[in-house]
Amino acid sequence: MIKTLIVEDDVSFAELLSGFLSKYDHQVSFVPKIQPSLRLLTQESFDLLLIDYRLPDGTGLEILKLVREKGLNTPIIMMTSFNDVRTAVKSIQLGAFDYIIKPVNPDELLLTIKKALEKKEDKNLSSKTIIEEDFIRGNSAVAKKLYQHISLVAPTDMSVIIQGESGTGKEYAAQTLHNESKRSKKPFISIDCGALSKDLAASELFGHIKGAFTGAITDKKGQFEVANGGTLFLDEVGNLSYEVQVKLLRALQEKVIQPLGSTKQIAVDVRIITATNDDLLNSIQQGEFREDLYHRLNQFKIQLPALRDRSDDLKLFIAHFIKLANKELDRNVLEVSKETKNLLLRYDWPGNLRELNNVIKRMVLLTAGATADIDALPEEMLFAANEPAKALGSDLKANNESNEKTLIIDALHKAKYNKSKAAKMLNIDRKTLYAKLERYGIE
Ligand SMILES: Nc1ncnc2c1ncn2[C@@H]1O[C@H](COP(=O)(O)OP(=O)(O)OP(=O)(O)O)[C@@H](O)[C@H]1O
Repeated sequence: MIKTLIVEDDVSFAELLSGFLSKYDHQVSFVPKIQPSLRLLTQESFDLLLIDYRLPDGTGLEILKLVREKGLNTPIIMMTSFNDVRTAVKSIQLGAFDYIIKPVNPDELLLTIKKALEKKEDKNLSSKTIIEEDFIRGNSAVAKKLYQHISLVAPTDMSVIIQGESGTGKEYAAQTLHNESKRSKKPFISIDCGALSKDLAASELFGHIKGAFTGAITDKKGQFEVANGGTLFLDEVGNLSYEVQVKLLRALQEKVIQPLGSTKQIAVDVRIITATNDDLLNSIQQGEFREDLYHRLNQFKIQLPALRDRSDDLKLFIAHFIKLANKELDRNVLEVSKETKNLLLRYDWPGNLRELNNVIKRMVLLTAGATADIDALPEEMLFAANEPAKALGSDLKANNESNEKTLIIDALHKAKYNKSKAAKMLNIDRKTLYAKLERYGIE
């Protein structure tokens, strides 16, 4: 039995989901808000959390943060409307396993849950093994320059900061740096600092001895020691607390670590690669990140391009992800219709390669035959891809209308297609809304 907690304010959807999952060996509890979910999480332990992004008393990110602060390792899947994807990708930075887009497709949900639970089985925070054939590099000028930089810096022992928006492939870049280094035969350990609680981070990195704190029932090796001779990849390094930053700086400068509660110093030889999609310079100004540590980590900087800035690679990635999804889902999608292709190429992919991979996987899943059609893409992608400024140039009237249309669709979505509610949100009366729906051809 998989103990699953659903946090979702749409009660009928939560009931539907719960009924569906119980057929697949889940024992489901559900609550509609953040507060009761936090209470429940302190009373019971769960194997899986399914959290709606938008909740009546806040966003699902609050639950995510609290779960991680408590040091719980429960896999979390965020459920989000397409319009919230831009912010929902943040949840991955904060340690969510993945997000799925509403309306939830049952097969997609089961697939994501399966992967989340498999990852939990691996238990180790540093477990993602990168399978080379799952990745491609791209042919664009920006991709070539990127891998040229990676090849140049890989054989050195320089600390590298990899910067890039969420989902641009920072982890893959870090692994490539390791594979092309002299350390390639030694461990590559990846730690998601976003998923570590403050208390857990120091012990995860530097280890502890039995009795160092409540709950330390045996000695534990830190990942620095495990990675000795190899590479330690610290993802979302901006999330480390100030105290851990001090310890990290010391470890890097003196090449020794001291497990919590121990008086013994252990010599370590580890190359550090960090990744961030925060602006660390800004965090330094805010006093949240140590400047001396930043300079120690930033001996070389690699900037990963956003997917929208490497449109020459987009077709390659689409074909690659279709191939992977065909294999994984046992489908045989050989092509995409012209309309579908146009949309895939026009959309700006705020969640980058991760979002593209998810959208393609969903598309392949929904395609029984050889040709993927536009209705296998999330409907809202159409609207997002037709953003006013891009499509309409300086035509003010057309821009205003297009903006209005986007706002209306957004409000309808948020109001779960309740037109009275949507009209209220838009501060217009119902009749005006109906007239506008007709005018813009919104169903
Ligand atoms: N070069 C690549 N080839 C194929 N797929 C890729 C590549 N880079 C990234 N991906 C896809 O994008 C997903 C996200 O990549 P990755 O976790 O490396 O991004 P990230 O920048 O570290 O994200 P985050 O900032 O959220 O941690 C991967 O799971 C994979 O599906």
